[in-house]
Amino acid sequence: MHGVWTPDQIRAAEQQLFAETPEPVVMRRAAYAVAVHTARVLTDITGGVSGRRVALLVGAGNNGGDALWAGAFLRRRGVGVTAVLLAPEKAHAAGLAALRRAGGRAVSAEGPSPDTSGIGADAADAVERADVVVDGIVGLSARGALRPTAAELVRRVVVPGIAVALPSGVDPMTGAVDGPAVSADLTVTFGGRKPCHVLGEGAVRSGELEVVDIGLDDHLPDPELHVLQPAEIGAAWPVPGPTDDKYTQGVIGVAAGSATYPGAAVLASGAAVQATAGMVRYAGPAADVVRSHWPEVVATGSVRDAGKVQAWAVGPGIGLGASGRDVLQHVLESGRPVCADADSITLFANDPTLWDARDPDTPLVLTPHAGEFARLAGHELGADRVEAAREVAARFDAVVLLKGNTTIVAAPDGRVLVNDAQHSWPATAGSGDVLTGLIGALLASGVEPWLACGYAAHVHSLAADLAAHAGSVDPAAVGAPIGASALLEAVPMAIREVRRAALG
Ligand SMILES: NC(=O)C1=CN([C@@H]2O[C@H](COP(=O)(O)OP(=O)(O)OC[C@H]3O[C@@H](n4cnc5c(N)ncnc54)[C@H](OP(=O)(O)O)[C@@H]3O)[C@@H](O)[C@H]2O)[C@@H](O)CC1
Ligand SMILES: Nc1ncnc2c1ncn2[C@@H]1O[C@H](COP(=O)(O)OP(=O)(O)O)[C@@H](O)[C@H]1O
Ligand SMILES: [K+]
Repeated sequence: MHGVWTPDQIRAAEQQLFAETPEPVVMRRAAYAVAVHTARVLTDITGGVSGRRVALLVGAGNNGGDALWAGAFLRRRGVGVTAVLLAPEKAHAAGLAALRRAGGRAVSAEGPSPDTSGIGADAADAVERADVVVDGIVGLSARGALRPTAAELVRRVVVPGIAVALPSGVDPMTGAVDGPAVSADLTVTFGGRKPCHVLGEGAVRSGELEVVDIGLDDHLPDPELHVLQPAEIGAAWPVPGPTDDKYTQGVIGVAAGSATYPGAAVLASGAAVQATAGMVRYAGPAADVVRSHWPEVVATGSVRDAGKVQAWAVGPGIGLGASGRDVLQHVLESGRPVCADADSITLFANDPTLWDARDPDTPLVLTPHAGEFARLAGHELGADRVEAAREVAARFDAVVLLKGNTTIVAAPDGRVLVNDAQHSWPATAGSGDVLTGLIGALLASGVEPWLACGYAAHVHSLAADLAAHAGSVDPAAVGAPIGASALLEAVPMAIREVRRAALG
C-alpha cells in the first residue's frame, strides 16, 4: 500500500527533519533529484544532456528554489539553462545565485518589453526554444488558480514538462484544476505522495511520478490516504485451496434487477460468478434470465427463499417502489454484510427509517455515484471528494465507495483508499452493476469491507482497460469503447493480471 500525505503533514515532518539536517541541505537534495530526472528525460527525448536547453519556470517560493538549484546542477552537465522568474524580487536568493555561479541565465517573465499577453521576449524565447521545461512555479503552498502571468507561461509550454513537487495549477489537496495548469510528463516529489498526485485531474496532470527520499520517512505520521498496489490485491484475492468446496469460500446472494431491468441482475450475478469460486445465489424477478446467462447461479424468485448466504449485493435495478424497499429491508435484517448500490441508496435517502433495519454490528458498503451521493448526503458533492466520502461514511457507519474516474473508499473510522482508474473506459451503463457483484463476492469470501471495495475497484478499472484494448497490456495499444458486458468478460483477465503481479 502506498501512503499519501497532506501538505500540512509533509510540512510538519519537514520541520522535524530540519532540526537534524539544515534546510538548505534538504533543498539541494530535492533539487539534485530533479536534475537527475531532468537529465534522464533529456536523454530519452534528445539522446543526450550536454548542449540541450532547459527552461525553468520559477515562482516566489521554495518550489522555485528547487528549480533554480536543479538548474545549477544541470549547468554542470553542460545544459543551457534559462530561469524565467515570475517574481524576480522574491526568487529564492541562494538558488538564483547558485544558478548564476554555474553560468545559468535568469530573465523576468514580464520584461523587458512584454507582449500583449504580458510575457517578455526573453521569457517567450526561453520557453519556445527549450527541450524540456521544469515547473517550479508553485508547490505545496499553492492557493487557487494560477495568476495570469504564470497561467500564460503554462499555456505556451509545448515540450515535455517536469513538475517539481506537483504540477502547478493543480490544487494540492483535491487535485482539482481551475484554469490553466501544467500537464507534466514527470513529477518529482519529495518524501511521499500528496493527494493531488492520486486524485482527479491532478493524477492525470502529474504524469509519471517519482517519489524522492529526502530523509522525511522517520518523521511522517500515518498517511491521510492509501493506494493499493496490484501485487497486494493479487496476493489477497480469494482463490480455492485444496480443502475448499463451494460453501467454504462463501456464498453470495444477489438481489438485483426486475422485470423491466433484468440486465442489472445478469451483470451483477455474472461478476459474482467470475470474481470468486464459491456459489452465487440470485433472488428476484429476473431469475429465468439470470439462469439462462449463468447456469451455475442458483436462482429463485424472492429473497425470502434465497437460502443461506454469507453476504448480499443488493440494489441495481430493484426499483424505488414497495417491492424494492422490501428486498432491501430483508437483506439488511439478514445479519450478513451487505453491499448496497444504485436503487438501494436512493431508497435509503427517500426513507431514513430503513437504517433501523440494519444490524449495527454487520458491515454495510454503500457505492454511490455523484448523483446518488448527493441524495444520501443531502448536499451536492463538492471538489473535496475525500472529505465528502469520509463524512458520509462516519455519519452512516458504513464503508462508502464513491464512484468516478478516481474512486474513493472511505471507512467509518476515517481510513481512505483511492483508486485512480487512469482512463475512463468504465464510464458505460451497467458497469456499476459489475462492481456491485465483485464487492459482494469478496464480502462473501470474508474480505474486510474497506479492502474488498479497494480490490474490486482496482480489478474493475483494470478489466475495463483490458477489454478496451482487447486484452493487450501494451501501453502503446489503442483502445476502443466497451460496454459493461465486455468489462464483465475481462474480469478473469484482470484477476490473472493482479495475481501475476503478486508472483513478482
Ligand atoms: N522547506 C524546504 O526546504 C523544502 C521545500 N521543498 C519545496 O518547497 C515547496 C514549498 O515551498 P513554499 O512553502 O515556499 O511554497 P511554494 O509552493 O513554492 O509556493 C509559494 C509561493 O507561490 C506563490 N503562489 C501561491 N499560489 C499561487 C498561484 N495560484 N499562482 C501563482 N503563484 C502562487 C506565492 O506567492 P506570493 O503570494 O508570496 O506572492 C507563494 O510565495 C515544496 O513544494 C517543495 O518544492 C523542497 O525543497 C524540500 C525542502
Ligand atoms: N470517467 C470515468 N472514469 C473511470 N471510471 C468511471 C468513470 N465514470 C464512471 N466510472 C466507473 O464506472 C462505474 C459506473 O457505475 P454506475 O454509475 O453505478 O453505473 P451503472 O449504474 O450504469 O451501472 C463505477 O465503477 C465508476 O467508478
Ligand atoms: K510545481
